[in-house]
Amino acid sequence: MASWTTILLGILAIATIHYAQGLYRHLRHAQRTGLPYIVAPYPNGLVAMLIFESSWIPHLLDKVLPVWLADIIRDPLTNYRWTIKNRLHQRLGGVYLIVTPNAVICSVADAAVVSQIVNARNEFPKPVWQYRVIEFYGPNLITCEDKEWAHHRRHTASTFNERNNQLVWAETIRQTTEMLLDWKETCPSPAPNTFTVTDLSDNLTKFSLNVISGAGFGVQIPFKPAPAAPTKALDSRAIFQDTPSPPPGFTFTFRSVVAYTDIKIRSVVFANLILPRWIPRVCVPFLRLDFDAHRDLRSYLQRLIAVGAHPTTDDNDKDGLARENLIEGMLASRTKKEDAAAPEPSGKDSGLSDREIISNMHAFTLAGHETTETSLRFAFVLLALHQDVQQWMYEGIIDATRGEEADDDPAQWDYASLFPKLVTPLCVMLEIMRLYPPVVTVPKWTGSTPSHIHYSGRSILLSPDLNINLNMNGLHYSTEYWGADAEQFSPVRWDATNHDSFLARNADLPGLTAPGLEYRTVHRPVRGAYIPFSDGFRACLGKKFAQVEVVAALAVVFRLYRVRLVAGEGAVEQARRALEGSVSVVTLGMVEEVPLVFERR
Ligand code: HEM
Repeated sequence: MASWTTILLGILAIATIHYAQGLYRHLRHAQRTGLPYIVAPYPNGLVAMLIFESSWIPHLLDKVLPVWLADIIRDPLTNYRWTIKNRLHQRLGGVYLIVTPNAVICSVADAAVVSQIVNARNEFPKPVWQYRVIEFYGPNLITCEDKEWAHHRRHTASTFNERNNQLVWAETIRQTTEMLLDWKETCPSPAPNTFTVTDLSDNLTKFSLNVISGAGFGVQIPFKPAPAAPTKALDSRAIFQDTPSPPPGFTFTFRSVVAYTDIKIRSVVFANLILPRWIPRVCVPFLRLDFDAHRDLRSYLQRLIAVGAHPTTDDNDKDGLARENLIEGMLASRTKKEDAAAPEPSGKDSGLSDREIISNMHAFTLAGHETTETSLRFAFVLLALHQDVQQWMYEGIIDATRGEEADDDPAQWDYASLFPKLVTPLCVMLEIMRLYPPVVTVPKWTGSTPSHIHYSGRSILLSPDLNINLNMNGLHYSTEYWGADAEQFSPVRWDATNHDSFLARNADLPGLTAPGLEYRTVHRPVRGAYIPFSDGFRACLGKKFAQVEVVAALAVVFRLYRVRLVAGEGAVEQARRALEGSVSVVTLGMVEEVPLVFERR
């Protein structure tokens, strides 16, 4: 009988032959395209993730291997791809292939090729299977393709409108003001009118979840938790309050369940979507919180739909406009029917079902809070490091708010007149998303048929099932699109009144307006060179939601406070290390916390 060693060696030999064959096949394809390529001779799946994405191996790679080799090892790993910046594209050009034993990946940092790909939805669809983990409650806009995607997009796109942005504005100003008050009380400092915040990440996560709850779901949560736990059954709205313990019948509060399902997404998915139903839940007590979280979140979201379907008279804003949060917008997709009770003529798309609304709400929460949280965190640290930029942004905020009625009371600030004037904080946000894009890669693939790209004067045929990575670090750090100072944090490059900006030379080029750049107050890069919100058919729906949130928060904080690093030796180096050590788990973020001092101006 064969020993275990022989069996294991046999399996290893079969796996090696399988991978060697795969590597050879993919290498042949790469050679046929005529594109430059690199070979990463390990599978870019789970094993590679376990080996190379543990936190100490990359540091080892940095110390032991030459940069070019460490870059090749990192490139197929999404967590660390951002750290390569555009070094590989500089060496290999705007489009190259990464050959691994189980896939060929096409890395694209050529603006024209990016534009071709994002505008050819059928030739280059989204690899939606990569997003299955966010199908907690069924398919949604982010996880679908083709007709199903069109159905979701039709009924969700119109909810992201100016009335919703107005809600984002008001809710952000309220949350930021409360957050500053909370910091003043809880983070005292020996110096007068000063406080030091050491856990910016937790605070900003709470802030961004509260904004999405208020502006997305119509549930206003105070930044400071309510002092007492609820003792009896609560009405439909009060159930969402941020109390120290959950309401009766729940294991989590609304905010804590959103945070839990976000942080523990993998175990929640495993417990509720992968673990077979026939396994009794009592046999897996360590997954109890994951079961409870899935149940509680669904229950909260169902109640939100009920609240949204029956708005109260308080839900009108001061101008008499119906308050339009995202749920109300989605519910409206159904009421647009002439006769809600009448059966749909065959083929007609009749709004979103409750299940689809719940799934989309969950998707908006995931897509919309960590991205803005991480952008704000980068903004605070970079502005603390670059006091000259902070002063420039501050002066822009003061100029913009000076004309406002009640300029010293942000609660009175008018969205329609003030937001367009807040150009300096907008430039800061655009620059942060260039250098530290929250979503570092936009994945596409060629689907089941071969697809062409036109690159460098040639038409290149890419094989079916080929992965494509629209490479933001390659694009956003390219001197070709941003000039010699591409690596510098320089928000003023965006300002349309800065005629010396490298971007000013694009002014006469047609078709430059891209997602996130719909403002005449900013310069625009070449189309396809800036894609923090992606571009084309599947561009981000929440781009203006995010911009209004980040710009309003920066204006409220920096108008009153000067933010700096904690004094002391090594503070600058620590901040730079934290920025450079950012990794992309779901979104790009700093692992290390950077304490910041807020000094009243
Ligand atoms: C700084 C903030 C944000 C960034 C950088 C960002 C970035 C992106 C990117 C790159 C995509 C394309 C992903 C892909 O195709 O693989 C995307 C899609 C999407 N984003 Fe955002 N996002 C942000 C904020 C938000 C917010 C606040 C919301 C909602 C409240 C949101 C909702 C969505 C949705 C629904 C999609 C899917 C659109 C579709 O496939 O049709 N995003 N976002």
